[in-house]
Amino acid sequence: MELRIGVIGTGGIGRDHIRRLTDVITGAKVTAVTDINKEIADKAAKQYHALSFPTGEDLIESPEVDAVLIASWDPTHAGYVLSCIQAGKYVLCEKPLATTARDCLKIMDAEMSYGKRLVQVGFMRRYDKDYRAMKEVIQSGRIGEPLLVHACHRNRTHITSHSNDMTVTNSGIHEIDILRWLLEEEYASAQVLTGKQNKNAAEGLQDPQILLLKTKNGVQIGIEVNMTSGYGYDIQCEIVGETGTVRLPDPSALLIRSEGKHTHQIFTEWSQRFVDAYDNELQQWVNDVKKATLSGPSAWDGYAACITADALIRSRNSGTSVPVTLQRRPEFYD
Ligand SMILES: NC(=O)c1ccc[n+]([C@@H]2O[C@H](COP(=O)([O-])OP(=O)(O)OC[C@H]3O[C@@H](n4cnc5c(N)ncnc54)[C@H](O)[C@@H]3O)[C@@H](O)[C@H]2O)c1
Ligand SMILES: O[C@H]1[C@H](O)[C@@H](O)[C@H](O)[C@@H](O)[C@H]1O
Repeated sequence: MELRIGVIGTGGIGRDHIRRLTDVITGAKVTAVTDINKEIADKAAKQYHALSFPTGEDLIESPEVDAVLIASWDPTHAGYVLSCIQAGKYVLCEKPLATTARDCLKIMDAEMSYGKRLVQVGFMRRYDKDYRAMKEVIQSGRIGEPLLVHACHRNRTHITSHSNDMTVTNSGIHEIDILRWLLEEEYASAQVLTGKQNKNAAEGLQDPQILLLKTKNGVQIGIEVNMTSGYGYDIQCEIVGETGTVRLPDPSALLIRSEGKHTHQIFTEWSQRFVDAYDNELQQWVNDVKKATLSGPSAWDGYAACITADALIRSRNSGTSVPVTLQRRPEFYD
């Protein structure tokens, strides 16, 4: 039986996920969509033979929907996730899980009261083959204990609505999650450094920003988050261990020799760079939901990332390093 999925938010990634669920993933179909922009919801509904619902709540409650994928704007996520839990439906929520730690806690409480995991967060890099290979190298001991991380997250051009905080909560949050997952430990402290401003950045956007994190075991992490690289969407990560290093490769691309040059393409958009990771993420989620056991990033992971993001933002406002303090992890999330 095909899993019937309702998609909330038919903007950029919402439409891409609908295409993926329809054309790439097996065992699922999109039966319902909604968006506050009715025109684009109706267009997607028509294209994919789905129902168009006036609100997210109507979609969540519909008997035509077994599971929900949330791809609307960040501040709308928490409310929809809570409605899904109330309806007893599995939900894959795009990152971030919520924009406040209080909402993340509410979600964990609701899920624990329900009694089983229903929530997965869209930290899709965990499904990228190269990050997975890096994790295997770390775990094999080949580079010794990790000591330092150098990472960078460069978008080609800013999105006009991107705020200073979103550099952390919307973009940097991928780095926060993937490094927790690679290193398998939580952060102890956080700091943001800012310096010379890119004159091409959006008005009012402090760009670039350097996020400094230190894990509980003392691993020092420096992440450049740059919303206006001007040349491409470029994600880099290098872990320095006691006896060696491991580095995320550039995505495989054709190597071209011509006109006296040796070149390869750099993607310009996030949607091109992690296409396989999104496919793997959604296929695994559909398989897991059908088996009624989620294995992907949990509400706890969403909470840990949110608390870390909050600490980074406080540090940028205060100019000092601030502690990252998580509640005790409930056994439910072990
Ligand atoms: N995992 C990833 O790599 C990744 C990539 C892109 C976006 N995202 C996340 O996905 C979400 C959407 O991003 P996007 O780039 O597609 O943005 P977008 O602006 O292109 O699309 C968002 C859509 O949500 C709709 N919307 C807003 N509020 C709504 C509400 N209350 N109910 C229903 N629809 C509503 C908007 O009208 C818009 O069509 C964001 O939370 C973003 O962080 C994740
Ligand atoms: O910086 C961007 C990220 O790299 C993408 O993966 C998306 O999450 C997008 O919303 C962010 O603005």
